[in-house]
Amino acid sequence: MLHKTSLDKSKIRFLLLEGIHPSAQEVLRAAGYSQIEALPGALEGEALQRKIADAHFIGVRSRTQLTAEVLAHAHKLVAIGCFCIGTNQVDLQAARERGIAVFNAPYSNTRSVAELVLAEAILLLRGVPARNAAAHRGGWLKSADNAYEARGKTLGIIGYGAIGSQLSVLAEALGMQVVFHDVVGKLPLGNARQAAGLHALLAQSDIVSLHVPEVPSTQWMIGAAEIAAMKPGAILINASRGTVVEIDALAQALREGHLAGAAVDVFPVEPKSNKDEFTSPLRGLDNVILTPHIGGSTQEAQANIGLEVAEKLVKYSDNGTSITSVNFPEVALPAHPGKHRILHVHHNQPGVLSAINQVFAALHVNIAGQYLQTDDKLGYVVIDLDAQSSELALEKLSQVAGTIRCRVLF
Ligand SMILES: NC(=O)c1ccc[n+]([C@@H]2O[C@H](COP(=O)([O-])OP(=O)(O)OC[C@H]3O[C@@H](n4cnc5c(N)ncnc54)[C@H](O)[C@@H]3O)[C@@H](O)[C@H]2O)c1
Ligand SMILES: O=C(O)[C@H](O)COP(=O)(O)O
Repeated sequence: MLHKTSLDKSKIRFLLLEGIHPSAQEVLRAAGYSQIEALPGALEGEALQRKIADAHFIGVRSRTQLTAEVLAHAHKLVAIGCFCIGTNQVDLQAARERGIAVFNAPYSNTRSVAELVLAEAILLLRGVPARNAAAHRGGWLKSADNAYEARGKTLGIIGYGAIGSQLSVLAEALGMQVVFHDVVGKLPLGNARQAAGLHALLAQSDIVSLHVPEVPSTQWMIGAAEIAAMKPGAILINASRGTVVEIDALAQALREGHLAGAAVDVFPVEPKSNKDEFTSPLRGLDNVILTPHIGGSTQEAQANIGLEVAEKLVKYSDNGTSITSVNFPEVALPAHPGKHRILHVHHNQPGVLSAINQVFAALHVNIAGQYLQTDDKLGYVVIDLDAQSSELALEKLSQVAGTIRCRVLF
């Protein structure tokens, strides 16, 4: 795709879906972007295809599915902002192949999730959800049966990343013992201990909390066998992704009384909007806290995410910097005062770089700066040059075999 000249900011269109916090719009407007359409919900099907065809940047949260099929309609799209942690809703490979960089907010909502999970652990240990439900129906379950302090209990954390490790610190402050399981060796915080493996963690934990991403190795990682390996009367908390736990197996273990309770924030299938009905085999179980995927939904987290991701999009749009992109070679770029900047995204195949350099040699262009980053399949080269040469250079570069996308900034 070739833009003959740097696109005027007033023509660059941002589409923000799923009620992204207004802080994102403030950042975009302060940077000079005015064409911003913000919608409260997710889009899908033809409506999404139609809208994305017109957007240069799109912002989504966890609900909007940006599949290869949808991205095939995104002819103008330069970058995607996931205003959340998870990027599993985007086909990252398809985006790469189209030269579309994807950014997210890896830390901004982690504290919110850790706090919610800790609160749920305490409520479930005390049997509050069932007592609360009974009270709403006129019951009065005053008793110490199945009610325990958090102090001294073992919390098993699966996935000791940004959320899992924060939860670990908070839980230890309550006097809990923490064990964790991760596929990567992690530095234990405080007195936390790395378990010998998943089943070793399951066998010793009073509460098991999941904090893994949605990747092939985590799909249905907690099924009937893993639940059976948990201590009788244990508690399961899932605020990671709905595909991590086999929900029917969990419902059965709760009904049979093997597990004392559960808190679930994420589901294999989630309603598309707040107007749609939530269906789940867990509905109606009084010892289960069901929340509508709100682990990261606090004012603090959403405002910070809005700032963080919008700033990344602005930087990529204004200057080409791709640092922290989750699917793109990362290049940190200085300002380019007085120069034009060409951004060339290409397949990393033999001959591309020499062809690019030949273009400049043939045009006798003086290169003021050149930056390059490649991975196994993708290359991102940035060239700063004098204004009078940029249009012709852009045209020639766009014809180099292997070019995916080429644009100019000035
Ligand atoms: N409920 C919500 O609203 C909400 C909010 C934020 C994040 N999340 C989910 O929580 C996930 C975790 O967030 P994070 O910030 O802690 O991510 P992170 O990347 O910092 O940590 C994830 C950890 O899981 C580990 N891991 C990966 N595969 C594993 C496996 N098969 N077994 C054991 N460990 C494995 C990784 O090595 C890493 O340490 C996100 O990917 C997202 O899906 C949900
Ligand atoms: O990946 C995340 O950060 C969480 O799942 C939150 O998603 P949300 O922005 O849709 O609440």
